[in-house]
Amino acid sequence: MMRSKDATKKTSLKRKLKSASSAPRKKFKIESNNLQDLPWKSVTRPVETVFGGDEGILELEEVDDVEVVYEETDAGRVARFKVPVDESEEEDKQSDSDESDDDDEGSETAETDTFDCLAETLLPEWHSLGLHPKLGRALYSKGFLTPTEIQKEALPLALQDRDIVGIAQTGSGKTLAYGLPILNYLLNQKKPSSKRRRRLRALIIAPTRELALQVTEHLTDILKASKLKNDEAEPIAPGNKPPPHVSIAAIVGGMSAQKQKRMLDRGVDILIATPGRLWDILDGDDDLANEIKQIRFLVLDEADRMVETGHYAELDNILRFTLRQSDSSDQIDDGNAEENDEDITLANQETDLQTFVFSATLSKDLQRNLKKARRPKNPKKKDQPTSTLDDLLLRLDFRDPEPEIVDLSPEGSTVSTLKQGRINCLLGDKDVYLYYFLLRHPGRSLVFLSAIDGIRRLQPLLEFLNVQAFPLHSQMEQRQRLKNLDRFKTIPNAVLLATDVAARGLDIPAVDHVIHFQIPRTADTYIHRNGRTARANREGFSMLMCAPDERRVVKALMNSLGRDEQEIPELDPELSMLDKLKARVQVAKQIETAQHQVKKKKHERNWMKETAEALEVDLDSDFFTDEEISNVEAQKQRAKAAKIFGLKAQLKKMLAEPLIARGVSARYITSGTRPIVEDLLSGRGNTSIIGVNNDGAHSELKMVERKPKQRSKPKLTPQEKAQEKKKEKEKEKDKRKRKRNDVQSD
Ligand SMILES: Nc1ncnc2c1ncn2[C@@H]1O[C@H](COP(=O)(O)OP(=O)(O)OP(=O)(O)O)[C@@H](O)[C@H]1O
Repeated sequence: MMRSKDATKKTSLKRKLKSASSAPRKKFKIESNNLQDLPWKSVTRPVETVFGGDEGILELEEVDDVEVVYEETDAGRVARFKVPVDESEEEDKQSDSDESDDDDEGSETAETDTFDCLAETLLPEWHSLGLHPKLGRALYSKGFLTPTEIQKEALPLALQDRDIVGIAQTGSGKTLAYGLPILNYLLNQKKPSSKRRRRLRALIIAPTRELALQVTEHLTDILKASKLKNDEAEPIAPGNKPPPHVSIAAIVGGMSAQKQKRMLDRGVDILIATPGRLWDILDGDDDLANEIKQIRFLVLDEADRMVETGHYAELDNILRFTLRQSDSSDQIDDGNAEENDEDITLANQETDLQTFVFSATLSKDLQRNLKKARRPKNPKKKDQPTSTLDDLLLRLDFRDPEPEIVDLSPEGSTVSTLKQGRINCLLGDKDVYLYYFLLRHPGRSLVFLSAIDGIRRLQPLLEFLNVQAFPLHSQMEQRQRLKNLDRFKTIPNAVLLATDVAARGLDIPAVDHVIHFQIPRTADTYIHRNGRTARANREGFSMLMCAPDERRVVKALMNSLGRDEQEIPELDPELSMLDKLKARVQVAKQIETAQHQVKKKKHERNWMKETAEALEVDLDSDFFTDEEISNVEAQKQRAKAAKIFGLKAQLKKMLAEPLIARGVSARYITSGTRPIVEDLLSGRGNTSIIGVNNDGAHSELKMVERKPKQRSKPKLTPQEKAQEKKKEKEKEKDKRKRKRNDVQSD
């Protein structure tokens, strides 16, 4: 019997004739009616055929000695497969319980060999790293044909068991730079038995829930892509599922802690966690604490962000479990140490812990400090860490005396495919400019605000203006946060209004624009916000919206990046267009204010009623009678509703009016200073503003003319001064001579 695995996942069957009698000590059993359960084996094909001539078939498998028998059941005639049982194999399996649930190890090896033959040609750069063949298969199927720069630098070191501090620009593939060595290690270990609970091997700590879930998804995806068989094609009955070779789990806040605890109880290999929830669970779970003491890999992803978001204490507590006993006396006391030491015994004697710290931003000072192999027992003032992050990272107990620092951060911390622009406008005009930008430059736009209130105000405003905008901030329920993130990912022209909770690590495919509606407080945040676009060598655009009061902050921000504020070109919107948009925004704001008042009133009334009921008190009958509600209040409500209705109608009319760029004739499409016929034919024309092209936001930038700086004259030495004087005298002499000659010739 043969089957082929192709891109369309179709299964074709062919009966293969082979003498059953040739098999020694062979018994037959009715295995199941599930095709997937049969002992399929890979068919090795000559390398030179590669994929040509196979018409899309990537893998071919065969199964020997399987007979199809039919059984009459209540549901009708059902085909079953009669499979031979090799007794010697059975005995071997009995004696080695670890291998017992290895459902397809034999065929996997054969298939792996097939891919391995091709891997050298298909993925030469990955192949030279010597990763597990399954990872080669996964990278190939994901289309990751070569490692990124950080992967090229970090992987060989990581695979030699070195500790690494990796700094590389946003979107450069840092997750796999630390993820592949972990997966490689685990895949090279024996497949765990279903009877024995697996022990935690790798702990990855990430600052935000979304980032932790994204890392989980990324690594799970690689594992899925590494699978040799298409498990989904024919689902295995529940209970029969073999344990995975590598199991990954995430524990983050905002989701059921009970469920996460149950998951941990079952045992996982790789745990990806946010510090807050991990510490909550660890606090009452000695088993997990003991497992963390024995881990093989510790990863801090976006370490600097963890300090910023106030997770310092939790992270510090968690990291204490990874310290070696002998190092405990070296710890820098922060005052919290005493209370924590009671519950934490520093018992980790394992010396093979490998530590990876990754971020797009880590200061040079910190990198230098990390290089110091051992901290002094009583650090002198000058040796003491200067920031919370320094402090935290210096507490890490690197087993490597010289952790390798791989710093690939670009000059000025700017990704080369990122274009930057700015809009200088009044604070009160930011809404209009934002609306203009979103209409003028369609695409997926991530708008950053520093305060949640701003998001609550902007979101309905944009919705009234027919712009699809989703909020994302820390006061939202986790489920809603993920839902909004998903919607933003799937809608190509959507807007995500986010606080800096989304600034780090989130890998959202094809974000076209990052807009700093409010200026970031630090240069690192600016870099990380920008890093949500222009990822993995794609083009991206970032725009600073700068009010007069914010100029100083922007200047300081740019200075700390070693750049001049004036280097960032300004966007050049058409003023007449802005006037039209301003009128729309004003009406939308009026609707928003009126609706907000109605909601507030309703909320207050409900709150008073509920409170009165809870306290079993009658509301003052003069103040709140049904009659009053039905008369005065109802009248007010009706008036408000009518006002909102009127405003909505007005806005609808305004939104229906086409926006036409200056110099364009919508009636005569081939005339005017900007004929639009070509845009219409090419499909490049903007659908919201007639007469402009969708050429990308950078096409609208204008360079601000910069006056060259006046250079002060360098000071001259007395000798130089004398020489200068001499030269001037000679020049004068020459001049006079020429004059005399001119007069004579006249
Ligand atoms: N070798 C590769 N070839 C092509 N794409 C890759 C490769 N490695 C990773 N990627 C893809 O690049 C994108 C960015 O990767 P990742 O999220 O790991 O970046 P990052 O450096 O961690 O970014 P950030 O600093 O913002 O967290 C992902 O979509 C990932 O799938």
